[in-house]
Amino acid sequence: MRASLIQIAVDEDEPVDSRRRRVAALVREQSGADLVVLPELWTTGAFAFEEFGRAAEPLEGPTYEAMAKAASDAGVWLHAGSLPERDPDGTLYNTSLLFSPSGEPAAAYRKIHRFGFDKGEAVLMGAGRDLVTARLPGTTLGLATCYDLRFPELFRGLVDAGAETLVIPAGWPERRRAHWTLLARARAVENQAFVLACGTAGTHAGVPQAGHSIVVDPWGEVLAEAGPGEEVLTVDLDPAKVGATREQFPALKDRVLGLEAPRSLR
Ligand SMILES: NC(=O)CCC(=O)C(=O)O
Repeated sequence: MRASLIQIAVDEDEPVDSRRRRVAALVREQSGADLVVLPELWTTGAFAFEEFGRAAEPLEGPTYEAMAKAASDAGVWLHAGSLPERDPDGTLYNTSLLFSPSGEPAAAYRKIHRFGFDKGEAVLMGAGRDLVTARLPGTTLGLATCYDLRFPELFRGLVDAGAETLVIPAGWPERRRAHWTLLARARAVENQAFVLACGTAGTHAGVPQAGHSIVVDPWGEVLAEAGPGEEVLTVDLDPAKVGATREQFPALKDRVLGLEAPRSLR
């Protein structure tokens, strides 16, 4: 399986429409890949909080249309990263989209853990509630977004639902790049799964982005890592490695569920 992660530079001097056209062209250039992955909130930038409301779209808005067409033109599975979605009830969500090679919608995932504590995304957007997996030829994807990477229980839930390849679009800042690399490898090792983590480059809202998109195998080895700038990171994966790793080192079978709380807390 050939995967291409497009690490887009998200700078605020590029209008959203131009970036959308530019990204669609980049996706078309990946014809021959099986799966193409884009980052989180690449129309606005993950830290451009003031833009979320202005740029929010209905699920089947301009980004959906452009990405569905780009997927079918290229003939690839396209994880189109995420966009600020406006639900018909007015709530905003950070929503990821997956398209099949014929441009049909295959999955939509609303980010569960919103970043910002008491500001930014955490107060501007609603929280998703549903785990999302999607079956592709040869592997099952588990979808998560950026800050979700810090919450291992979400990934365990995805693995329990059959995920073998964890796809994580992100807009991760340079300031916490060490966490990004460490957590991507940790999620791969503990879940014995591939991790495809696609970040952004550039600077928006004064926040320099880390870049360094990364692909990790089920043993925790880094198969490929991007640099800091805009880049297409292409890697060939053997999906059978997930089953082989889980069979040869069956740690997932040794999980102990339903542990008791410490006595002092009861
Ligand atoms: N967009 C995000 O979710 C940012 C997450 C982040 O900066 C962090 O977890 O650190």
